[in-house]
Amino acid sequence: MQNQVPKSFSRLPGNTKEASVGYFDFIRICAHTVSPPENPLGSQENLLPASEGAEEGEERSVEDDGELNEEEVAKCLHNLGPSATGLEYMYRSLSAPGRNLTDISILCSYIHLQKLELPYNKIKDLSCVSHMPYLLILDVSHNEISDFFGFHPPKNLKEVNFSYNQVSEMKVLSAYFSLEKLNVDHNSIREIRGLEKCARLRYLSLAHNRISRITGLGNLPLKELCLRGNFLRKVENMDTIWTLQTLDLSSNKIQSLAGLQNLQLLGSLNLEGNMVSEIKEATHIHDMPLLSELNLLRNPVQEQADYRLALIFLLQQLRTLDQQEVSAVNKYDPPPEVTAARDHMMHLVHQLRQPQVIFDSTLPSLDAPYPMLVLTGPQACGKRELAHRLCRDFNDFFAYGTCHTTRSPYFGEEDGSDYHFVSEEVFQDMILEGKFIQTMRYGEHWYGLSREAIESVAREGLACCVHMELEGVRSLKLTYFEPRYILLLPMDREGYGQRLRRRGLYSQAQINFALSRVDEYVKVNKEKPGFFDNFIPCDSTMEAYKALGQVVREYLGLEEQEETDCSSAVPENTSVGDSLTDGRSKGTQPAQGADQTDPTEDLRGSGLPTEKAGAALGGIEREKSWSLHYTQPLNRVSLTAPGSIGQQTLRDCASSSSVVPATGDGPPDLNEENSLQETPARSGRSSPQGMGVGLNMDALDIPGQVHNSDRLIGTQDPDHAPQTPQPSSPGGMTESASARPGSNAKPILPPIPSGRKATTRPK
Ligand SMILES: Nc1ncnc2c1ncn2[C@@H]1O[C@H](COP(=O)(O)OP(=O)(O)OP(=O)(O)O)[C@@H](O)[C@H]1O
Repeated sequence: MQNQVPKSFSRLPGNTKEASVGYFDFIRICAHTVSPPENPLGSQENLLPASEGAEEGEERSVEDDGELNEEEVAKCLHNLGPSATGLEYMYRSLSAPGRNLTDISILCSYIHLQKLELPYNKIKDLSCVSHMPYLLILDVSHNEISDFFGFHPPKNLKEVNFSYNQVSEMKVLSAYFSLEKLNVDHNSIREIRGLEKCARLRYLSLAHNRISRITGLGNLPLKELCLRGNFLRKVENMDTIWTLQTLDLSSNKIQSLAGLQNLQLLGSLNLEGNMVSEIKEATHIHDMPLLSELNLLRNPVQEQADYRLALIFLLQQLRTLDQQEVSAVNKYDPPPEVTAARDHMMHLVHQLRQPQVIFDSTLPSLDAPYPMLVLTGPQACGKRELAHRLCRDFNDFFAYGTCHTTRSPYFGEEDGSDYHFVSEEVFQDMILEGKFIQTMRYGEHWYGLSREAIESVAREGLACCVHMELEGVRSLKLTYFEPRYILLLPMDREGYGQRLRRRGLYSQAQINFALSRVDEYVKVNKEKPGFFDNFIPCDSTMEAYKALGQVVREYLGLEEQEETDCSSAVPENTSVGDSLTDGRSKGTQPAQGADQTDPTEDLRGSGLPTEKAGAALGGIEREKSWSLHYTQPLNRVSLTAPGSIGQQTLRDCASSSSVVPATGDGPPDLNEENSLQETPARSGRSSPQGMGVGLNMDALDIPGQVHNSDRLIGTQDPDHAPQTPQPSSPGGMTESASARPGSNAKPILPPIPSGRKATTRPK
């Protein structure tokens, strides 16, 4: 056929048209050398039909009979340049969109064409293409072609657009080994086939056909695949096209994401308008490290509670979910919840990779959580000191959970006691070994609570007391531990600033940061009632410790026991100090050798009041029996916490309670001991509200200060009823054990397993 090429081709650049037109016409044609805009998979959007696109009178001279003639060809040629052989100058492109063409046989003579664009015509026959051995790009979209590749293959053909035609069957394209892009959208194809030999095919689009199964893709090196708008019900046979980066399966009937998991290079996945209904389907694409874009719009899964959060949590590599940006926030400025979730997930994953053992902290009951107390608040608010004192004074109940840090010890700090001071390298190794429950980076350094820190305390049969920043609390709340969280907050900002400066350890920037953290705590407390179980102002360590002692006694149920026993014996003016003294008689012995200047000294009193001796003895007896009770392994489920026993009995003697009421009209003053007895009795619940929460809160804008205690523990605010613990029986532990981790639904600490095994009582 190429023999038929007119001789004039060798005389003039271009073709016979140029030979027959004048010089000025030639110049005019040469001016049309700008190619139409590129469109990889379908250029029809830019090449509107003649009736819609072109301006009046311009390039619209559609031949009535639909035959392309020389004059028309001359107008449509462009892109003058060296021919494929390099021997001549030729027009290498022809664009004739929207001309109602039916007969393009004239193009048999245009053998040097490298790009042929004929969209929006009425072409059925493409046999002329057989005469274009150098053709690279063919766009015959929006025509009436039913014969798929109905021509002899130009061996270098790279891009073909057959979209919007009448093709119902694909044929074997073994000769098209140079094909890189193929668009057959909007045809009637039922089966993908014949592509096996297209070893360079990178882009394949078969949108809006009638394909019901994914087949025939073999080992194609596809980067982009579009099967939008077909009848697919499942993802299959895609394991081998692991090169895929963009996959569009929208508008099908797919229910599961199974079958996608091997597409490790996938970056964008469009599943809009399918039938995915379960969040857990995301686990199939969980391990795709490069997946940054996912579209699940118009799927039933959108109805699931927390759909978006769950997806973002499961697929943390995402930058866009359902066409909304997520990654910019999550990756570069993650919200605290995301940071906590990541921290938790990281430690969980590392821990799961270790040999699994049964932990002491999961005993003695599988139903009751291990008792933990967490003191939280901004840096240098005194949490650590308070935690140490508490563990000394209540050493039959608590021991200090020593965290790890990468900061170096300050003067006087002891390795293993204040922190385990370790290098960054050791810390990171510990993370990988799954040793931490939570970690956080504060300033330049890492801090982390190891499982062993808790276990070593649990092995002693004691509850673990730790201190940490807000981020640590957020992360810990995601674990199965259910600690009581006590917020310690300086109310006097200036005093707090001075305290930080006095330490001489911090730069001005660090001080400013610590001060700003106060607002963060206040904000969380305001926005999330019940997030903290108690709030204790900590401007004065002595006052804070008083309040803390009271709260802890309530958590332990010690207060109530006392009241049960001594409802008639307690003198009316029994003070906080008296209570603590009594607590000691029942196991809250202050450690011997405690600092004489210990500000809690005045609380301890000089001994057990004679009136209380009987009550104290009774308390000791009960403690023994509880201890026995808790160590009965077969009775785990029916464990009864000391606190809950106290609760029960407290109801009977509510009128003699010395605890601050939950609904006072104003904050009771701890310094006025009498104010405590004068307050009306509570309703009988042993809730942790009390001393600390009732202190003067005027200095800080803590919302609802007067009733803050209620808000903090979520007992009085009807709006937050779900978080309100409502123990209905002494065995309330079992009830609350089913509560969501971190919901703090329990008013008292879970039972402390068996008491200190080797008591270190002061001699
Ligand atoms: N595992 C942890 N997770 C989160 N925060 C932690 C952890 N361990 C310690 N922190 C907190 O990191 C912050 C910095 O610790 P640092 O030891 O420098 O402060 P601090 O002087 O002990 O503060 P404070 O006196 O309030 O305990 C403190 O607020 C501390 O409570």
